[in-house]
Amino acid sequence: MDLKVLIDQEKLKNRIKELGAEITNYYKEKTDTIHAVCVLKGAIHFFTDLVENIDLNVEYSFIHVSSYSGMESTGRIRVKSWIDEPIESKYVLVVEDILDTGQTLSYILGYLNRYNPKDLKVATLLKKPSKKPIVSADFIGFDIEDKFVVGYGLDFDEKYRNIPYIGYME
Ligand SMILES: O=P(O)(O)OC[C@H]1O[C@H](OP(=O)(O)OP(=O)(O)O)[C@H](O)[C@@H]1O
Ligand code: HPA
Ligand SMILES: [Mg+2]
Repeated sequence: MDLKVLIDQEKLKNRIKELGAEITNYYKEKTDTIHAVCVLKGAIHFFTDLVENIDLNVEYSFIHVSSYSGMESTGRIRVKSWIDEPIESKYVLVVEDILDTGQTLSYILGYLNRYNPKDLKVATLLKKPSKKPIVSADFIGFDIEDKFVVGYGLDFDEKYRNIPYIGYME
């Protein structure tokens, strides 16, 4: 299958550097330590690049949830693993790769809120505004058009995750 480039490596790198600075600025008067939650599998590349650009102590958690089959959300969020540390009273930053329908993020935020974090924010690399996601993110890398994108962690049925740029299929 042919892939077209939507966001190349250089653009990803530059924007993630800016996002790291925005995130640092937001927290720096409030706390010296945040707790970042990586939403596996898709956010793995974004997470590792983003945390390197945040000038604070960053604790890590990983959650693994999945709901897509091919290019469609099944609407059922399967939780494969969940945070293994308390986040009560912490500054929590959820790190997602993409906000599409918003169902995944809505589910995650609903549950994380029950642990009473001090503050709960979201960074997403990509957002599809035309899909009108049901929840919003606080830090957004790129607004993109409604194309099914792959690469840099994002997959189509587990393929293309290791492509180093964001591409789309034709
Ligand atoms: O806003 P939504 O419509 O819910 O879509 C966004 C979610 O869907 C994808 O996960 P997926 O279920 O494909 O799991 P994966 O991260 O393991 O690929 C993506 O990584 C987001 O987590
Ligand atoms: O456009 C997408 N690409 C890959 N995974 C996704 N999960 C939601 N939307 C997408
Ligand atoms: Mg996926």
